[in-house]
Amino acid sequence: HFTKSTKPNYKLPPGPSRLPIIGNLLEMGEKPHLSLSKLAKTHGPIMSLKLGQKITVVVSSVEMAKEVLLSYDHLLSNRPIPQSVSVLNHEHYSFAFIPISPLWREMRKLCNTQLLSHKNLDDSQHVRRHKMQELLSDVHRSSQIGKAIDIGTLGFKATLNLLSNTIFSIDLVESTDAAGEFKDVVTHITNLVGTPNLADFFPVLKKIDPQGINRRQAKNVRKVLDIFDRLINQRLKLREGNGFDRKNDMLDVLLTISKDNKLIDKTVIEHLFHDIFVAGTDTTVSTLEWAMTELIRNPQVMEKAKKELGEIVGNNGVPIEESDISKLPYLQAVIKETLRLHPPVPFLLPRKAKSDVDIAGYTIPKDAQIMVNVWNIGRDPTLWENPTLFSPERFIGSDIDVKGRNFELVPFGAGRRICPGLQLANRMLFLMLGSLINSFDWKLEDGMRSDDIDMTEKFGITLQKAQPLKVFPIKITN
Ligand code: HEM
Repeated sequence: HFTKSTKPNYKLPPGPSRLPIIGNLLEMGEKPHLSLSKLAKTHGPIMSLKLGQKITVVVSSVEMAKEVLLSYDHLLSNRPIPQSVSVLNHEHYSFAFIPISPLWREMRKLCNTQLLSHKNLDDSQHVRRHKMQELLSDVHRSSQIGKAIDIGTLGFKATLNLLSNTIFSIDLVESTDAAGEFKDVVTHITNLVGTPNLADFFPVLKKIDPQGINRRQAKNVRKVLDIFDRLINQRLKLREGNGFDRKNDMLDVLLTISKDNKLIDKTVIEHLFHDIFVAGTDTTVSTLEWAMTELIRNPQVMEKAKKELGEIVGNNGVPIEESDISKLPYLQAVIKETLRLHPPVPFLLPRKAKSDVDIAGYTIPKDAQIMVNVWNIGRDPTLWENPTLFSPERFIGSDIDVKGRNFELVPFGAGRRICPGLQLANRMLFLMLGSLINSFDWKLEDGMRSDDIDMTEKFGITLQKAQPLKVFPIKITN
């Protein structure tokens, strides 16, 4: 609940004028990344809006992003919890939404040291190598029968299985159909989190659930938690048996830890997996789809990326290894350039002020929500030459990376809440994108030119390509 400050020099950041009751809700529109970027042109890099009863501060420049994510990170690291997350007790366990607390710290520590560190990921890379071979076989089959591939669907199956093998050493989906079903649940979950919910803007409506969002979300979250519950029970049974072959995957590590860690139990593990899958799939797949789209629209970039792969990995069917990543600066630049123009989480996950915070002569009031418009920063003409041009060359010889140190490029956020899956996301993207372009040429439907590709964006909490990219693979023969 918003409490008015008593400070004498209290001054909210500037912003558009507000209508009674609804405030600036109508100004958000269907593409808030565009409308808020436009508003920032008038009101400046730190502005305030009132969304129903919720004070929202939007920052849109590299300097302001640095203030929020670095200088005042310690006061701005909690998150507003949307109603759509408050189902089945998820709000008490969700790694992505709970406030900074002993449980959050424990999960963060586990991710950094036991689950998602470079060392853990190096140890589990064999499972991902195996999955990539399957991805290539799938594509090969389509190329033999001249079938177009929907990159989003293909990427979703691959990402789910890359994640599920890293976590539980099994495929979560065997067939593309099953991937489709899981994709639907995950997409429904993110869409509902992204749907403007009147109950978030007017807390009095909480109990009424006016759009039925909670009711629908509870069903989706239930489905996902049930899947993990079954998997965990199976593993617990296996672990009881004699001669159990320890997998040393994330699940085993967590179950072992849960034996003498008071904070980590089976419920926490289920909710953690929920968040890893929801946060990790749509984001990664959307980046893959945009990257492929940009490569197809920019054939000279595609050529260069293929050439680099050919020289370093060889293009006679040799699989790409995660250890090749550092030797492929151009492919790295392609991924950075994709994340600059198409950040999958265009406002990061909103933060919430723990107390009043003064930035640039204005006060962000306690409990206000803060959004960082990384989409706008990625296209800021004062930071980037020809900002709308897809040009990975801009990163060659530059030391800008996506790890939260360079505030002009923070698609994974920064500070305490920076995406814990960053390393894994990068590895998965490299493997998928590199493998797809190193083993195949890609062409559009007959008669379609690359300029015809529909680049419309669809805004949820993630920014997706509205029209799926469908392309034909052609096996490269040497
Ligand atoms: C290209 C892919 C991805 C992008 C762009 C992305 C982006 C983000 C962003 C912007 C945040 C919020 C950061 C902040 O508040 O400063 C975040 C949080 C998070 N991400 Fe990712 N992510 C990606 C992939 C992944 C993957 C693969 C995983 C899991 C393995 C993952 C798990 C999480 C979790 C659990 C959080 C919440 C952390 C917290 O609140 O403490 N993400 N991600």
